Amino acid sequence: MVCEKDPLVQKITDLYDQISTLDSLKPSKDVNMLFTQLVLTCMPPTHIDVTKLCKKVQQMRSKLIRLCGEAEGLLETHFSTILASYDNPLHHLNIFPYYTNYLKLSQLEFNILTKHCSNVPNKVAFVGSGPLPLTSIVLASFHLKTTSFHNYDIDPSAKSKALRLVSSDPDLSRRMFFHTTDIMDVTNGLKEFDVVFLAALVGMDKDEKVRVVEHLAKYMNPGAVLMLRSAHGARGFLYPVVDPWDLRGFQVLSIFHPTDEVINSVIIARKFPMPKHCSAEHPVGPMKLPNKCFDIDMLNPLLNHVNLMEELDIEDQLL
Ligand SMILES: C[S@@+](CC[C@H](N)C(=O)[O-])C[C@H]1O[C@@H](n2cnc3c(N)ncnc32)[C@H](O)[C@@H]1O
Repeated sequence: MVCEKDPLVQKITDLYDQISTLDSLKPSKDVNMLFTQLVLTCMPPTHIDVTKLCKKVQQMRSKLIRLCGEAEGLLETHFSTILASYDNPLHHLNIFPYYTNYLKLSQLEFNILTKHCSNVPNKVAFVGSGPLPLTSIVLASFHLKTTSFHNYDIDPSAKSKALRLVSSDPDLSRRMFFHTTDIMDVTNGLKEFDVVFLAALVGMDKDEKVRVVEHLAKYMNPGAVLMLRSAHGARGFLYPVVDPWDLRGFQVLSIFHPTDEVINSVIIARKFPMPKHCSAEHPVGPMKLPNKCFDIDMLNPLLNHVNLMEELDIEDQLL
């Protein structure tokens, strides 16, 4: 059990105390400084397993994740608004402080996707795209250049802000679509997608995340791929952690835990064909995976900035 006496937890708690008393989480010198310190504190590999926190620290973690999510949304809105003032917003994406992180995360996700899927997806859904849909923009611009992207966000302001960014680009404006809706209200439309990306901030705690995943399992096409973002170690204080056994209805193919400045872990899973003895209402849990030993998967040597990835063997989940 990890409790508040742990030095790392004490440092995170101290930052939480300062962040939670800020008047606003809109970008400012103080907000930027505190969140930079928080990310640098949580980034290094650590012994901490956030599933083994004492109650008090777990409660702090839940609140901290929500504060991080709110700040991320405000940061993206802030820079989306600035970018909208340019004639060609997509030519100035590098003004966003975490643009390089998105380039690396999208490259990582593309590498993982192509490692497990031989065909280029025709239609991709991004759930939780936000006012600055960088993942879709980067994937569509550099990796999946013939794929159409349907971006879903519950926030009514996200669609107009995102459209403003892509409308000046003749290619992306034809391939990127935006929908204002709670993903829980999208049902049969989910069947159209070869790949569904689920943003880290959709489902801010375990129960919410599992509800979203179960909804996707119910309506996604059998054989379609789900790409999720999770967190590992102390990075679990910044984002919700997705456990493989939360992914009922999917075969978990692999999990990658970056050890560099790419914060999110990436999970790829495939909705398996509906076995005879189960139905959409009663999906089957994660199935037995190929038994792989601990497997260091060196990605494309051109990506030497993306450190050695840990491809963890997933415990067989008995139904
Ligand atoms: C801040 S963005 C981060 C995604 C980031 N822009 C990217 O490209 O990876 C996360 C978004 O998820 C959206 N969101 C949260 N819950 C959702 C839900 N149930 N359905 C659709 N969107 C949701 C929020 O409104 C927020 O805009």
